[in-house]
Formats: sequence, structure tokens, C-alpha cells
Amino acid sequence: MLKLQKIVIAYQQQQVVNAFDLELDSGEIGCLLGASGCGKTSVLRAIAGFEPVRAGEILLHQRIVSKVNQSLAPEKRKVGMVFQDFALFPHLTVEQNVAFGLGTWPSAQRKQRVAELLGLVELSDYAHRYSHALSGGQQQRVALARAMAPKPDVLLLDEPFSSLDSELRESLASQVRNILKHENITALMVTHDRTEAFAMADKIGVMSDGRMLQWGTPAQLYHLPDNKLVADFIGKCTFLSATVTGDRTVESALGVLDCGYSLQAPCNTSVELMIRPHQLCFTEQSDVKAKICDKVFRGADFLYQLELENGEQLFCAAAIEEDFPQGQWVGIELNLNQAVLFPAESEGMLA
Ligand SMILES: Nc1ncnc2c1ncn2[C@@H]1O[C@H](COP(=O)(O)OP(=O)(O)OP(=O)(O)O)[C@@H](O)[C@H]1O
Repeated sequence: MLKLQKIVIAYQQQQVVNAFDLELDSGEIGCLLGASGCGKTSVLRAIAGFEPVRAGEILLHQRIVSKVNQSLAPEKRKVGMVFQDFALFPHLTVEQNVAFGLGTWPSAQRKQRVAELLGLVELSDYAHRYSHALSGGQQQRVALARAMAPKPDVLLLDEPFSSLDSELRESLASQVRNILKHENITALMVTHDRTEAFAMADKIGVMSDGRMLQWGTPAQLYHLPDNKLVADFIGKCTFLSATVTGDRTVESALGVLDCGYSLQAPCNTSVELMIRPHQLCFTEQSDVKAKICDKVFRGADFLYQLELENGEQLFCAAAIEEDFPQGQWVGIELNLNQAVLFPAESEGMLA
């Protein structure tokens, strides 16, 4: 449905997006995650037709809309956009804002579509209000309804929740997901916030320095990251140094571990073992001891920062009943079915 093939975007001589690929099926919601300045907005702008590509192609419904020296005008692409600052027209009511892109529709159909969308975003009672009399969340829902009104083929959302407080962001993100799914809209969103990405996306892409590091389902990126940057970006984790000791085994400060698959790496290869906080647990019986360095109450659990005898540090998420003071030594155990290993001092995945 939407396909980006090896696109390059540059401002004057500076390349900011490089050999970038992405593919979304009809009705899928994608999300681009990445640090500030890595090129996320530039990718959205190129899809919308506001930036030309210097190489590669953008296809919508198998039709090329952008390639070198060729670009279909933005208004001909059937691409809608929702911006960070909502950009509602202050002199128009909610209803008039939503109707804005439907100028060519017959009046009866326009009215019906506006009413349908206001119902969908639960703002039917606010049709005659102006934007200054709406909360941030309500304004964002109007912006969404306005962008969806003309039934775009693709909806682009550029950090749509960033000006809202964190609680509202999470609930709005899942509401918006439900609305997009209800309308079967293909959407691509940009965010810095992985919780938001998890709440919204069918597919997530982690970008760094103008490149796509990995594109996949949230579970793939969380459990099988291609490299340490993705692993780190997608959730809290630590990397423990380890050595390959057999076909399926590695040894680290936590002992010998069966990795769950054939490593296809010679014995004595140095690797790094990814450990997510929920993969560690406290057990009195364990010979492996760690010192509690720090702990943070997170409501449902504690996040402990631990230090092993060799000085390596780890995070452990534990139930609130397991309440240990700072400085105490505790027994710990690793619980994982399939180890994620990276070659030592490199970014790529070992297996
Ligand atoms: N019109 C422009 N002219 C020159 N450079 C630009 C222009 N727009 C963006 N850039 C540069 O391109 C790079 C990528 O910018 P972009 O806005 O795509 O990043 P981003 O990942 O969306 O950032 P953020 O998360 O901060 O919004 C940055 O280095 C930025 O300074």
C-alpha cells in the first residue's frame, strides 16, 4: 500500500535520510521512533509530497508518487496529515474545521461525514464550539477528525500527542488506534515515546541518523532486536559480557546459560547478552549474588538497579512484596527461553 524503497532526502548538500525502506499494508499503523534530528519528519514530509527524494522511490497503491526529478503534487496524493500543534483554524467551529477538506463534496454528504466523524471522536456535543474552548485532547481529536474526513489513503501523524500530558497521551493513543482501525486507515506516526508507539503501532521502525535500523512488530523489536541501539531504544535493558562455551551455551557472571538455539560461533567468542529487567528474579537459593544499588517504585513493581560482584550492573523488575533495602546483597537468577546475543563491542546481532 505504502512503500518506500531506498529513499534519500537531503537539504542542500546535507543528506538527512539515507537508503531508507519501509512498507505498510492497507489498514496497518506504522510508527517511526528515533532521537531528535534523525530524519523522522523528513520522511513524513517526503511521503506527503512536501520534500523531493534525491534517490529511491515512494509508492502508494503500487503507483510511484516520488522519484528523482518526479513528484506528484501533495494535493493529488490523498495523504492526510495531523501535526504536533493540532493547527486548528481558530475562527472556525469544530464542525467547520472537520468539514474544511470536504469543500467539493455535495452538502448532504458533507454533513453526514462530519456528523459521522464527530461521533467517532466523541465530540458530537461540541460541534459548535471554537478550538479555544476545547481541552488539548479534544483539540487533537478534532485535528484527527479533520484529517480523516476526506478519507485519505494514508494518514501521517507527526508527534500528535507531544503537547499533551503523559496520562492523556496514553489513553488518547489507544483511542486513536481504535478510530483508525474502525476506519481501516493506513497510518504512519512519528514519536519519541516508545509507550505511545506500543499503544498505537502494528509495525515500529527505529531510526538513527537517517537510517532505518529495524522495521518489525513491537514484539519482534522488543524480543529480537537486530542490534544494541534498537534493543536500548525499545525498552530498558543491560548487556552483560559473556563467552561462548559450547554449541548452545554461553558463560557470564550469572553462570552458564543454555541459549535455546545453536549459536554457530566458535568457543571463546566474546559476546554480549541482552537482559531485560523482567528476565531476572530474586531467589535466596542462588549462588549468584548482587547488591541493591538503587530502586524505583513504579506502582505495580519496583525497578532495581543491581551490581554484581565483578562490578557489572543490571536492572531487575520485581513485585512490590520483594522489598529490599539499598546496600543488601540478594541471590538472583536469570529466566529466559531464548538468549539475545550481540558480538562484543559491535552493534550487529550474533544470532
Ligand atoms: N528545511 C530544512 N533545511 C535544512 N535542514 C533541515 C530542514 N529540515 C530539517 N533539517 C535537518 O534535517 C535533519 C532531520 O530533521 P527532521 O526534522 O527530519 O528530524 P526529526 O527526527 O523529525 O527530529 P525531531 O524529532 O526533533 O522533530 C536535522 O538535522 C534537521 O536539522
